[in-house]
Order: sequence, then structure tokens, then C-alpha cells
Amino acid sequence: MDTIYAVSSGALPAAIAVLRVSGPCAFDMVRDFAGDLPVPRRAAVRALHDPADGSLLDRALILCFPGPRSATGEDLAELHLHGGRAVVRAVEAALAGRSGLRPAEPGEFTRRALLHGRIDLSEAEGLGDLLMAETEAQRRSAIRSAEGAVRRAVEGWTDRLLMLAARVEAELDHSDEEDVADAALLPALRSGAAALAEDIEAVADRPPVERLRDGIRVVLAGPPNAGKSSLLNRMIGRDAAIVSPISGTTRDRIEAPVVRGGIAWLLIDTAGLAALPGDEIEAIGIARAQAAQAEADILLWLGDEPPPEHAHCLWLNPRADLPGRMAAADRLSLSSLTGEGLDALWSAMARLAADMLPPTDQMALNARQRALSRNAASALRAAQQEEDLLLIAEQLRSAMRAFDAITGRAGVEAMLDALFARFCIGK
Ligand SMILES: Nc1nc2c(c(=O)[nH]1)N(C=O)[C@@H](CNc1ccc(C(=O)N[C@@H](CCC(=O)O)C(=O)O)cc1)CN2
Ligand SMILES: Nc1nc2c(ncn2[C@@H]2O[C@H](COP(=O)(O)OP(=O)(O)OP(=O)(O)O)[C@@H](O)[C@H]2O)c(=O)[nH]1
Ligand SMILES: [Mg+2]
Repeated sequence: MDTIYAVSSGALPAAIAVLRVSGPCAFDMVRDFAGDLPVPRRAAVRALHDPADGSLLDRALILCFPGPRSATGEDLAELHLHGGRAVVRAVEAALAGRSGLRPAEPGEFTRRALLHGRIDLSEAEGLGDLLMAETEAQRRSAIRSAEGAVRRAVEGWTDRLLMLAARVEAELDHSDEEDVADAALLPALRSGAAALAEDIEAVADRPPVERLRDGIRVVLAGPPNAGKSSLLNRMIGRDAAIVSPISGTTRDRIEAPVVRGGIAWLLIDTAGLAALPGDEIEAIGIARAQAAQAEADILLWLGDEPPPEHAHCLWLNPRADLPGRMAAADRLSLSSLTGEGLDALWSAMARLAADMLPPTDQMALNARQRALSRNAASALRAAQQEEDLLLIAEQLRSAMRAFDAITGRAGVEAMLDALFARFCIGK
């Protein structure tokens, strides 16, 4: 296996740059550059010399973690360098010349941790979310998964499933003998499978972690010229969308992520919904606006006509600064010009969001884990319907495969590349 290296700390220049080296050649590298191998797991200051010509590269703090008791599960060395660009470049150039060493790919350190069983797939996903976390709620949810909450839940489900499977297998083993079949077995299996399916479904039905991570989708919609783009700009505090008194100004949908009140939002401005589109481009814009409305978690409706059917709609009364705009009981009056009513709008949105987000004190599943959990639950529901023990055993195996896929024990090669591609290099 190659030994990999990468800067694991942030953008250069910086006060300190942590260069991590993981794999079978990591400690030979330290010996050759630092003259000796410091005591494992203790920081030591060493002058680093380029073995090629003996020149001084840097004076660094070195940490060595012998495998398997390291973050990656293999020998891991950390060089805490001075964080200048040329320092890091010089050390990387010296490493690049050594055989067996190569730069790490994004997420490759974590991938090795997974490969060596230091973490499971759900923990790796949690780590990925932790690196991307911007809000406190995102951080708490991610650290919970990274620390094994999903893994432990699935292990609990797996244990219960194994108990059921063991009883089926035992009965199947005995069925060719003269024993009388256990009459209580089928009802016991059915109730066990039902109880397990119910517990899984309860977790899978919780609000998805994606809403927490990617933001609650808030779509601004209404007729042309209603003031949608002005409101978007006001809400995010910058001019993301073009505003003009001309009807049909916005044609593409404009997405603006923003964090407010500790919640990540994705605000989406759309083309005005004209009864008769003026041209082909406008018609495309309107089709996109309708598609956006359909996938909105919250719809902000700026029209004078009643809003379209939507589970979470706030009916707004824009341009409240203009004389002659009448307040209406069922509409939230606001002005993108003065900012009046904006705080009330954010509060109303936060109240709606409360039920859409996973509770902060509970584990939440991502889309992949949720789909697999649902697969497992439906296999258990199917097992409940079966009369034949062989068919029940087959359904239980199918549920087990879904559990194994959640934790990465089976059938996940295809998703690993996608997962680790969104990690930083050096993680
Ligand atoms: N400098 C530095 N900081 C870092 C990391 C790192 O790799 N380097 N981490 C990178 O993600 C995180 C810490 N993660 C780590 C996970 C496991 C072990 C480790 O050596 N575990 C051993 C020993 C545990 C012990 O001493 O009790 C083990 O679990 O057996 C080290 C760091 C965050 N901060
Ligand atoms: N006085 C006042 N004018 C506003 C307010 N909001 C928007 N306007 C004006 O209304 C006009 C249309 O605003 P836009 O935000 O472009 O409207 P829109 O709904 O995005 O329009 P389309 O993109 O064409 O569908 C512009 O001239 C804005 O300056 C407001 O709160 N008060
Ligand atoms: Mg607009």
C-alpha cells in the first residue's frame, strides 16, 4: 500500500501547517528527515533536512502514531511545519521524490480509517458533515454521527435481527428430524419482526438531516413585479438578484444560502408567474418557478391573489411602505425598502422550520441511510406476511444486507468515491 501525504490544516500561508503522512513508509521518512524517530505519541521538535542534499528544510514539531492505534489505523506521522507556502512546498517536493510516497486524494486519510475498521461508513459520513458544518445545530448532529450514534443504532437493530434469524435457522436445521415443529415460532417471529420494523420506521420518519445540512428551501413566488427579488436581496443583505420596475426581470431561479437564527436556509427567487408568458425564455422561467414551488419546504407568496396549495405557505403583503397598501389579517406586511416586517417574517419562518428539522437531541439519518433503513423495514414487513420459513429467512437476510450497507460492511464501493470526493485533501 502507498504511503500518502497531504497538508491537513487550512489555507496557506498560516502560522502552522500540519502535514500528515500515513502508510508503511511514514516512519522511515521521519527517520531520514529528522535523524531519529521520536517517542510515539509525544510531540518532539526536530530540524528537518532534505535527505537528498542535506539542506535544512524547517524546524518542525513531529508526532508519530504507530498503527493500528492511529487515526488511519496505519503508521501515521505529523509534521507541524511553519506555515509558509515555500516551506510547505519544499517539504512536499522532498517527499515527492521518495519511492512509495504520493500525495493523498481528497478524503483518503479517512478512507483508510474506514478500510482499517477504525470507523464505519456512517461515522465517515458524520465526519464529512462535521467538516462542512456551519451552524451549531449542524455541528451537533454531525458530531453525533461521527461519534457512532448511527452505527450503534444499526448495531442494535442488527442484534435483534440476528436473534430472529437464529431462531429461523435453528428450526430449519431441525425440520428434517422427527421433531414437532415449534407452534409458537411463527407468531413470535412475526411480532419480533413487526416490533423491529416499527422502531426502524420511527427513526426513518424523523426529519432528514439534509434539511439541517443543505438548508430549509424557501421559495419566493408570485406574479411578475411583485417584489420577490427585492425581498430576497433584503433578506440576504446583498444584491444577488437583479431588481427593476420592468415585469419579467427574473428569468432564472436564483439560489442564495444564508444562515439566520442558527438555521441554514436556502432562499430561492423565481420568475414571476405571468398568466400569459411574453416569450419562450419567460415560459421556461415560469416552468422552473413551478418546479421550485413543488419542492419548497416553505413558500413565500407575494401575490394579491390567494396563494397556491402548499403545506407551509406564508402569504406576504409587500411594499408596506407605500401609501394605500392595506394591511390584511392573513398577510404579513413588509417592506423590502425599509426593512419593516422582516424580523416578523424570519420569526414566522423559524416557527415553521422547527418541525422540519431533526431534533437536536436525537440522531438523524441522511438520505442514503434513510433509504436503506426503509428497505430493511419493508423486508421485515414482508417477512411478517410469509408462512414459509425459507422465505422468512430470505427476507431477514435482505434486511441484514441493508444494515450492512448503512455501516459500509457490504455493497458500498460505488458510493465511497462520491463520499470522499467531497472531503478536503488532507482529511
Ligand atoms: N494534529 C491533529 N489533530 C487532530 C487530528 C489529527 O489527525 N491530527 N484528527 C484527525 O481526524 C482529529 C482527532 N482524531 C484522532 C483520532 C484518533 C487518534 C488516535 O491516535 N487514536 C488511538 C489512540 C487513542 C488514545 O490515545 O486513547 C486509538 O483510538 O487507538 C488520534 C486523533 C482532530 N484533531
Ligand atoms: N416601495 C417599494 N418598492 C418595492 C418594494 N419591493 C420591490 N419594489 C419595487 O418593485 C419593483 C419590482 O421589484 P422586483 O423585486 O424586481 O420584483 P420581482 O417580483 O422580482 O419581479 P420579476 O422578477 O419581474 O417577477 C422594483 O422597481 C422594486 O424597486 C418595496 O418593498 N417597496
Ligand atoms: Mg425578480
